[in-house]
Amino acid sequence: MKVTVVGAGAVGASCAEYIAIKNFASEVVLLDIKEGFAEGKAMDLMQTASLNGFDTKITGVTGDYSQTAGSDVCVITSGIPRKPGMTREELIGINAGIVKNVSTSLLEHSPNMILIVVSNPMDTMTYLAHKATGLPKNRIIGMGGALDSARFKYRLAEALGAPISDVDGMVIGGHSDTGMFPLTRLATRNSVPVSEFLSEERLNQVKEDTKVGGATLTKLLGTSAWYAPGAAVSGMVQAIACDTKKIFPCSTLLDGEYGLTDICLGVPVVLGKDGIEKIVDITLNEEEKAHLAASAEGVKKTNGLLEF
Ligand SMILES: NC(=O)c1ccc[n+]([C@@H]2O[C@H](COP(=O)([O-])OP(=O)(O)OC[C@H]3O[C@@H](n4cnc5c(N)ncnc54)[C@H](O)[C@@H]3O)[C@@H](O)[C@H]2O)c1
Ligand SMILES: O=C(O)C[C@H](O)C(=O)O
Repeated sequence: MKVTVVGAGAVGASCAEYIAIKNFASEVVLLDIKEGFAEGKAMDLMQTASLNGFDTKITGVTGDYSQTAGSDVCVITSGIPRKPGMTREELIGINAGIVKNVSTSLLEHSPNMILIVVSNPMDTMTYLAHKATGLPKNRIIGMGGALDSARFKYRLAEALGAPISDVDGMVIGGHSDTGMFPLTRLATRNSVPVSEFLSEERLNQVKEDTKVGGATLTKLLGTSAWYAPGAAVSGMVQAIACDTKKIFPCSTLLDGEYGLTDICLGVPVVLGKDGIEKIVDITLNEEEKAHLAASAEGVKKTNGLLEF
């Protein structure tokens, strides 16, 4: 399994590190436009191999896509992150051009790739990658829901005073401060609905804290997060590499599912060797349907800013 990660910045390097530590890929290529940067990150990471016990070969290249040839999975993390006070949508002006060029360059050398889009605004960048590459819909996957769900579980565990491993929950909808929708109704602690333990008010607080998870970290760090994003991507790459058929909420091109078409939005999907092997169309109640529809409206508005 050969994996290319474009963008050797905070998120890209974290992806490469977690993929290597999990030891399921033979090769990871890091590519960046900043001269020598990816080479440096790759060398530093390779010098952790004997310490962390992995055999994955990590190489770094500056802008040379021929080195990415034959990749099974490619991840796009190139682009600018937001600063405190900004929304993800404000990044579209710079990131759209980067994602368009990067996705077509990757396709040229890896025609069979499964592409994971991370750069923000992620749902719109995933849609753009579809338009730019024409790849089948199972082979373009946006990463957002896996991260948002991890943050939801963190907040749930905090509210419950429970270990995170005892908690399950999922976030669907657009990967934005207002668009994402933590499914509190379906969240559980060891199979017991969390509403058995938490008041409606506390659950609403969990929901709100989850939605601003990225913004909260951006305010603390001065730039956006990277550890949990990198771990979320590595989990998705592992599900593809190892054909696990696990369910992750991912941004995918919808074609009637959830009553939506011509939009990439976060919904549960089964990930395996073919990428998105199934979109899981779960039954939502009226309130959840309304949230998802409003979220889709927001993403469509951002998509309207794209130039093809
Ligand atoms: N979807 C998510 O859940 C999620 C999570 C975290 C970050 N992000 C997004 O990921 C992106 C990267 O964040 P970061 O913190 O790693 O930023 P960063 O600035 O640390 O790294 C970005 C890297 O991209 C490189 N780059 C820029 N243009 C390039 C190009 N054309 N080709 C190759 N490399 C290029 C830069 O040189 C830089 O090293 C941002 O858009 C951020 O908003 C998304
Ligand atoms: O918050 C951001 O801008 C980065 C990313 O989308 C995140 O959720 O961490």
